[in-house]
Amino acid sequence: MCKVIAIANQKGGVGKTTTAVNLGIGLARKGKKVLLIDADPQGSMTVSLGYDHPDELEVTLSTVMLKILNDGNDCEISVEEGILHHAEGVDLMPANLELSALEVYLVNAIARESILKLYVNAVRAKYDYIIIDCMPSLGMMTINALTAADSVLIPVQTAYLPVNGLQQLISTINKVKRQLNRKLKIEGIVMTMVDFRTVYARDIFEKIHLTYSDSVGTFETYIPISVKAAETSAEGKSIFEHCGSGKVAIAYGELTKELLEHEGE
Ligand SMILES: Nc1ncnc2c1ncn2[C@@H]1O[C@H](COP(=O)(O)OP(=O)(O)OP(=O)(O)O)[C@@H](O)[C@H]1O
Repeated sequence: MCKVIAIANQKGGVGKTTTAVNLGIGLARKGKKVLLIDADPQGSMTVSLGYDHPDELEVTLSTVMLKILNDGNDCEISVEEGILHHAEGVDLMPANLELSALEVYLVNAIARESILKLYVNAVRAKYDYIIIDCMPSLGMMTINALTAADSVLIPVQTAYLPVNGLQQLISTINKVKRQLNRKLKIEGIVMTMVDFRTVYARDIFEKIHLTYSDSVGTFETYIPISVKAAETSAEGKSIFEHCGSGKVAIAYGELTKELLEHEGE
């Protein structure tokens, strides 16, 4: 059975794309069939998988979502439509700037929160995992991702205390759960770009564990800060290919295992 995971945090630059890509490829390396969906008009996931000019792609997420918007339940989506196949064994539904226009268009649409879900439902039989990289906002695209997902994984950067932002995100998730997607769960918080050399980061790390490990859930695995990880986004490949023996590759390998343990694997 396919599991759909949204990687969400309305704060920008906290490691959503890096986590989505490396968790997705981590799962593919464990033999899982994985689809990555870029739900961010910046197209960061598309670029970080080596598609350097997302604006030149003919079919992207906005194309298929627009088709669904126009044709409703009668819409026939081919499972292969717009899908790119990455050398490291994952599929990608890319995104580009057109997704911004689509988000504006969504605001007045019927069943506007469920358009991405209709797409996900059309393709999910083919995959074990679908991972959605959300944009840094709590707007209509993120609500669509939360409505389509089975769970949300929340990357949090330990460089500042994110209490207000996290509370807002958790309350949005709870609202979606009550009104649009009763089965939605929080997979857990993953701390990213952790730099234990600073007292500040150690302090935030402990506070997040204390505040959220019982209520929301925190992953035991954390992702350390590393120049190698920062370099990977320009390489078009995963951290496993770029620096397989490094601490960030090891951490994403552990995160993948921890996620699989959530499924009892
Ligand atoms: N473990 C890490 N160590 C060092 N740099 C990292 C690490 N993880 C991610 N980065 C870098 O931090 C920046 C932000 O990461 P990323 O793009 O994954 O965040 P994001 O939350 O998806 O951003 P946005 O909100 O803009 O979509 C990128 O330049 C990325 O290469």
